[in-house]
Amino acid sequence: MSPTISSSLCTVAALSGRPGRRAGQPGGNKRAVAQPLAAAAVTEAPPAVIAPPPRPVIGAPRRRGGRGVDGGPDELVAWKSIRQERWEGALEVEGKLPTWLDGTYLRNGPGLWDLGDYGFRHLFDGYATLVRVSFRDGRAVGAHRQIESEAYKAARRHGKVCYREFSEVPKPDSFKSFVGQLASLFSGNSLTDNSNTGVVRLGDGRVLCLTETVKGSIVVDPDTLDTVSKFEYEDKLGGLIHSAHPIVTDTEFWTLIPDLIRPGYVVARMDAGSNERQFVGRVDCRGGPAPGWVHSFPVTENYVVVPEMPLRYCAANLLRAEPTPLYKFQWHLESGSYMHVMCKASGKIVASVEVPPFVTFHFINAYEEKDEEGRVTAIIADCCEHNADTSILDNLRLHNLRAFTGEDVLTDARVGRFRIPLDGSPFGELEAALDPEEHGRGMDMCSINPAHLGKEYRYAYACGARRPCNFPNTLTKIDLVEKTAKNWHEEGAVPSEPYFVARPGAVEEDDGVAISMVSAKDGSGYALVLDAKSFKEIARAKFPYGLPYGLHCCWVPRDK
Ligand SMILES: CC(=O)/C=C/C=C(C)/C=C/C1=C(C)CCCC1(C)C
Ligand SMILES: CC(/C=C/C=O)=C\C=C\C=O
Ligand SMILES: [Fe+2]
Repeated sequence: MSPTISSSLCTVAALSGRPGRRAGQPGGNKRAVAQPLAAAAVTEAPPAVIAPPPRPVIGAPRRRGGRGVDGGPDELVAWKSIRQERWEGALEVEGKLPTWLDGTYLRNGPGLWDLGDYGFRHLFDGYATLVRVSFRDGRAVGAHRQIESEAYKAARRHGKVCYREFSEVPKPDSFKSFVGQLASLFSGNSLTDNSNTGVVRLGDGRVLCLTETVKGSIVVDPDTLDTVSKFEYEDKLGGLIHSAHPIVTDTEFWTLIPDLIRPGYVVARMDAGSNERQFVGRVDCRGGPAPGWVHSFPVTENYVVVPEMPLRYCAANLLRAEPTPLYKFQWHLESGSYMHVMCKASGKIVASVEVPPFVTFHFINAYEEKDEEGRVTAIIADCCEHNADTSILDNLRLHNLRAFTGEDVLTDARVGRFRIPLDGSPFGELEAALDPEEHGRGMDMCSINPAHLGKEYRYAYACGARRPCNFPNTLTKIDLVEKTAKNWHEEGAVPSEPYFVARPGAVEEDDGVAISMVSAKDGSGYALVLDAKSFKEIARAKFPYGLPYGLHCCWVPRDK
């Protein structure tokens, strides 16, 4: 049985992010009771291995994601499931860690892609995996744990996918259960809470893991990596999906909630220490039939930038059991691409311009361009832009990632720089901010010095490419003024997002380190610390086993 159009309509009702209204169906958007999801605690110092290094969950035949039994000896550890319910241990340090580096680097990502003999097919489906490295006095302690989401616990209990993941849908055992599934989709109950995408430290010190579903917001303890509780949004804004990358500062949290019924986006903010999002304003889409995917968005000091990509959510694809080439999305070139600018203080739209088509997961930063009198004339917004080519989504299927043959199959990407004029002009510009050859035409997973968030900035850190490759395989430091890049590369290694940590007392924008986690070719894993100025290696802290690839990270300073 295939889903009907009328059921799609019910779904979009449930997916509405309209302020002041609850999701459409009975029980929709009902708040779950806050409860600790895991009680186990990891012992504190002295650092010691409290569980043996894991046996990766890779021996089973894969029905979906892999190339068959075992995946072969040449399969990179980056794409292997490494189940670690609870591990902590001192790491061997090669080189010299700066003694000022005092705090915890915490990375989240979908590091577990196998359930018994069933292999997930897409990178984004994997169950959330936290890896941390705590630095102190030139030493490093690592830890690794799965997030105890309802989706993960149910999958472990039943040995199968029980919630709707990025590309996976639970298999109905019978017609009755299929009907039940549709009903729970309308209410949002069947959507995953597998918070495998981002991790942020809120202004009040809580550490929050996120994905694209609102219910997938989970508070974790950055020391023990315990799953502490669901993060309950105590407001009436509703919405079942949101941007996976809120903008977080010491005082606030900005988020975007797409509205799939009346295509548009709700912009909301939350004070540090609060769980209540407040409605700031609404942007109506200029193209249709649904809002563009908003994995992330940028802000400036005074404005929120709302991107409207032609890669749009698609209710019908949401209902399909088998993934389409664009998963839950559809490409609507004819709908146009737009950038909207909302005033943070008033919620009013101050610009809405048409721009060339684009595809991006990640905005890097944005700032206000001013004239000699200090008047804001335009907004500059930078992103990792995939040359308006959606095939990057399919490249990230595990089968493709595991099947590198030496052929150069990574599609090109660039630092896409938007210029959004504030003088009422109908069009904005989009151009490469530097020659993409500088970073091997690979570009994603970016960070900046957080002190420059929303302000003029010069440096971005990201993953780039050394070709041939099938996935970004370098770390790159982009100089947006000189329009050059410095690149770090190790043969066969898969590094994750380089995260900038400033040296205490630093004045210069790049005075600090960039930290990344590397899944090495020989099956090992280590945290890599680069001097952010020279982009040269200072030290590496080695795990006693290999690490799966991971996505985003944050920094938790000690005693803050
Ligand atoms: C890991 C990453 O970058 C993205 C993950 C995206 C997810 C889990 C998206 C999930 C979704 C659903 C489960 C249903 C609604 C649509 C959508 C937000 C794509
Ligand atoms: C890992 C990735 C893209 C790599 C291609 O260049 C995108 C991840 C998106 C989610 O956070
Ligand atoms: Fe992301």
